[in-house]
Amino acid sequence: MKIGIKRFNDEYISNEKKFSVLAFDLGNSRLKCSYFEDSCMKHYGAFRLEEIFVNSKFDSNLLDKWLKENKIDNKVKCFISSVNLTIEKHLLSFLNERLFSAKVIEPRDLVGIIGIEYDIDMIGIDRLLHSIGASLFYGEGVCVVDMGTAITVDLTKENVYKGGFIMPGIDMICKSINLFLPHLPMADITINHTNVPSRNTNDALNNGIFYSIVFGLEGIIRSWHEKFGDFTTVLTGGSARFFESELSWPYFPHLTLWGIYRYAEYKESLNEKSS
Ligand SMILES: Nc1ncnc2c1ncn2[C@@H]1O[C@H](COP(=O)(O)OP(=O)(O)O)[C@@H](O)[C@H]1O
Ligand SMILES: CC(C)(COP(=O)(O)O)[C@@H](O)C(=O)NCCC(=O)O
Ligand SMILES: [K+]
Repeated sequence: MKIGIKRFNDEYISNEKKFSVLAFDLGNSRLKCSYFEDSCMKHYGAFRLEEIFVNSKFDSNLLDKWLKENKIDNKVKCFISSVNLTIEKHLLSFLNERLFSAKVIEPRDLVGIIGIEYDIDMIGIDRLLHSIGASLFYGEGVCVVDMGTAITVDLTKENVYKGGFIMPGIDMICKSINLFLPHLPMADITINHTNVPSRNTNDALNNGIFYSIVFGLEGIIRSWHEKFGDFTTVLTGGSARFFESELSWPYFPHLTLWGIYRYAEYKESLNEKSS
């Protein structure tokens, strides 16, 4: 897959240096990997954690295959966003064994790129990086709705991260309903939805979950506009595509990976200045 940067700031256009980076976004459900070259996402891969972490052991086959298929060698600089400490250790060992130079990005590393009004020792790095990624494409007032394992809603205004909300993710909602109400059918939010009172259990459950998310998110964004003025809201994360048609906001699939790219570029510019 190839995605060119749609909107550059002046600094971007002037940066013509050939530049590659290998980015990993390790969440609580999946590991997303991408290889960037010249401001372009050239290769992308995603692996469910059950596929790469089997019986408490890291299974390197799929990742090795992905690196080989895309001819990615260990000279490329490698950056990791991780909110999953258990698998992070294994991913780092995997990369070190193959002689990659890999860095796990910490919230403090980002203070030169984005202002942070949040408890910096606690924040999930993915929330900062997807905000930085969104700013690349949508400007300095952005709200990122990331529908991953959890749903996070994060506001950035004038390049300052203001904080956000953490809500249960879709799988989490469906699985917990199943746990507490095992006599009901397993919910499936991927089916078509209609916002009228449902006439059977399946529809009542699926529409109920779906519209609670839709109207919850719309309500949050509406009230944040009243308090914080203008910003662009954007959807991202593994479950977002099921909501794209109902919510009026653009869907941009890999914002955390783009945030990593932006950070790598920032690091590169610091290295240039110091050399
Ligand atoms: N191909 C797919 N089909 C259905 N759901 C998917 C698919 N890929 C991802 N998801 C959903 O997206 C969620 C994971 O999204 P992701 O953004 O990778 O999360 P995280 O960053 O927390 O690992 C899971 O809850 C899963 O249900
Ligand atoms: C909120 C999260 C669990 C979301 O993780 P994800 O759904 O992307 O896997 C993660 O960003 C996290 O662990 N955050 C730390 C707490 C915080 O951000 O305040
Ligand atoms: K999330």
